[in-house]
Amino acid sequence: MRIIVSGGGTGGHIYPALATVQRLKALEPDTEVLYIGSERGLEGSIVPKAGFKFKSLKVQGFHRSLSLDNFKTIYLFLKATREAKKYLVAFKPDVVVGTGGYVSGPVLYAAQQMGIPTVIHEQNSVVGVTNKFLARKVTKVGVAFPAALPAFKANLATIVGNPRAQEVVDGQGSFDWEKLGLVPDKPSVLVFGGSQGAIKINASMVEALPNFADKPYQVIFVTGSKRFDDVQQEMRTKNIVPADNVAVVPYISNMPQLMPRVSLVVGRAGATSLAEQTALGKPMILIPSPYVTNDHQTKNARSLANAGAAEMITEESLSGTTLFGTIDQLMTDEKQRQLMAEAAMKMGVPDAADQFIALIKSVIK
Ligand SMILES: CC(=O)N[C@H]1[C@@H](OP(=O)(O)OP(=O)(O)OC[C@H]2O[C@@H](n3ccc(=O)[nH]c3=O)[C@H](O)[C@@H]2O)O[C@H](CO)[C@@H](O)[C@@H]1O
Repeated sequence: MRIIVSGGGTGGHIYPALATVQRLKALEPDTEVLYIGSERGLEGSIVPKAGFKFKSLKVQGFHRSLSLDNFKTIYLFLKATREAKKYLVAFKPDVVVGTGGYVSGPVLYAAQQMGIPTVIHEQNSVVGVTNKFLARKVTKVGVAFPAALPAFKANLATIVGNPRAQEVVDGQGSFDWEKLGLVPDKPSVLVFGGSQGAIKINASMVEALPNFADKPYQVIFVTGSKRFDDVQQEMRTKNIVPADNVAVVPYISNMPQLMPRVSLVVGRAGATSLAEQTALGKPMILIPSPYVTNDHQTKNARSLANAGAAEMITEESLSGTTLFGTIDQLMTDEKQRQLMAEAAMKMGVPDAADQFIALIKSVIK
């Protein structure tokens, strides 16, 4: 099969695309893959490292209010569509797959104009702007949540879960704890604020850090690459030196190897992270980002909290004290964690990549 995938901006859109082509390659090693991403998104560094051919386009999003910048958005969209057509002519894909983010707009739009089958994946229960636009001419849609189905024409969309969930469940390979200065056989808490880190979570963690010394568990605190220096600076200012059982790192590039091995996950409530955490059956503390469209992370977090899989802390009530208190309470209550893990697992889709691949194959002429 020859497949072009496109999706980007943040990890939540990139990893489902990567998980799909990685699984395809494992099943059918002669699969040819081209990834088209945006110039400025995280995909520029993540995709080539994963070993896939990568081309980039310059795109930007629409402003919600009337703005002259929207003319530039349209200009860039049309220019990117022309460039995408050149890549499509040269690569001759059997199918073009989009996983959301502005960049998938021109790539799939170009494919649709050229009569090439297209498939989109929607990770959220609230459908993104680009996917809404592409839905008019798309061949098939895979969604992670039933709540997204009514946004598409009848029989167009199918529930497949989120392909990245399968990647973390398959989670092959070992994890190098020593590289983080930690040990392999201790209960561990993973704290991260989505693919980019979160300012308030970072600040609260810095405040909480001294409390973790001498605890019978260890902590991996992921700040987000672009926020790492600020966190280091804040720790120096406050004279905080993390104890031996705490690792402070900018980013985890091998999450499918780490996440299966932790006892508790603390983070935002982005769709892709939640797909991973439910498929693995991880107890979670969720601090939804209030800065996203339609406050969709709060809805995500609330549904998990209602099912008993997560404790939710609002950004407003988050502090070093609430964060440490909730983490410590759960890390010292194995029975409670077990109940949460069981509730989480019931909501997971561990074979999502296979389901999405079956959908992709069904559209190839
Ligand atoms: C602020 C924002 O707009 N967030 C959106 C963005 O989330 P964003 O991309 O931040 O977050 P998600 O939680 O959906 O996905 C993060 C992904 O990055 C990975 N990861 C994270 C940190 C790290 O160090 N290493 C690593 O590999 C996670 O394992 C996961 O696969 O897209 C999601 C999917 O459309 C939306 O639901 C989110 O609301």
